[in-house]
Amino acid sequence: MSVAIHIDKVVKKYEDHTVINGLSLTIKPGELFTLLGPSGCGKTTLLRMIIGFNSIEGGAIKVDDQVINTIPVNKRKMGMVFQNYAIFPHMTVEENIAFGLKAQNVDKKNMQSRINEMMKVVRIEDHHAKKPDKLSGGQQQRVALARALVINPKVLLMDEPLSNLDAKLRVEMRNAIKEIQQEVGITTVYVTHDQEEALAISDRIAVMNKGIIQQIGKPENIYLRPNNLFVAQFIGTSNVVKGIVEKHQDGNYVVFNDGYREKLNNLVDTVKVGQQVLASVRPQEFVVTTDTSAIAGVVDKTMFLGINTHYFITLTSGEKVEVVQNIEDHAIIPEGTAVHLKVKPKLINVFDAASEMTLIKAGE
Ligand SMILES: Nc1ncnc2c1ncn2[C@@H]1O[C@H](COP(=O)(O)OP(=O)(O)OP(=O)(O)O)[C@@H](O)[C@H]1O
Repeated sequence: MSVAIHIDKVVKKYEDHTVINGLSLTIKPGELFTLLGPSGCGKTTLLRMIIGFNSIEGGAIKVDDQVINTIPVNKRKMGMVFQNYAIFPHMTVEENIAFGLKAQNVDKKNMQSRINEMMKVVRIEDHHAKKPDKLSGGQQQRVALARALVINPKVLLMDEPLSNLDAKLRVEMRNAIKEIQQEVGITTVYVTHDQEEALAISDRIAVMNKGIIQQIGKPENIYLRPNNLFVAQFIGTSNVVKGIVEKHQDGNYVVFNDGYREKLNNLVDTVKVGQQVLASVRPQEFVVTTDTSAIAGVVDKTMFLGINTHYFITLTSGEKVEVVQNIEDHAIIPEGTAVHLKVKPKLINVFDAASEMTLIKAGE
């Protein structure tokens, strides 16, 4: 049975320096939960508190109903995979995997069948007699994963496990990890600073900044409806353009640069006339138009990428934006061309300029 992890108002201090101050979240049984944030935001610190490498200065971490704050690492029944593999160079694949089991007093026959099963799960059985220096980075990480899983842990923790691999292998391994995790069904906490990796692999993501959770949600929710400007800018590419709220008889509008206004049906009821806002517009949420009342700008750079074309455009306000257009919609626009842009009103996100919190109604 998979377990839940409840993190309740935890505090982490390194001497006088408080890195995490009252953070709470729940990880559901069997899910792949990712802690995502920029370097130094406290993801690794939190992961090490869960496994027990770090002390906890306040609050509680529970596995199901059991508080684990003071339980030593080796009694927590958790497996961990690190960035740098941490497998033993003098041992074969099989011996490396067996290492995890030796401390557990498993009899020889059961031990071998468990190792074989694990090598199959991570698809490394063809290399069972090789030493790590004969394996690729991806294969080494499969061994590390098998060694963490062979003890049947309740929780699997992964700290940037793919960051030492090249780009192609990273994509291959993240698919493999997702598949293996689903097959085994183990509650998994995954740490990365790579937003694409997080989107690809996670059931749910917690976006962190400076020790504080910014948003928790499914990848698509976090991407499509970020809670605040930090999340909008950290996940995917966001253009940020200024606007002002207007209210008309038929609803709320945001007026952008050049007086171009767009009706937005999903703003919260509390928006006020004249309220200054920041709109986050993904590159594909701009539309190049012949309508000269739309936002004006000039194409500084055109980058043809086959499937679509990226344009880097300076608006008359001086704001710089990146716009992506599908080839079939447009002929390629040469650099130096004056263009007009509209936004896709249902997709863009709008934040209060001062608080930087979303002004989109919940559930829209
Ligand atoms: N052992 C330590 N002693 C003192 N400060 C530490 C220690 N470990 C981490 N910190 C500090 O705690 C903060 C969070 O670090 P942490 O390593 O958890 O961040 P991170 O989000 O995992 O970043 P990265 O991806 O760079 O590892 C940083 O300011 C870091 O300097």
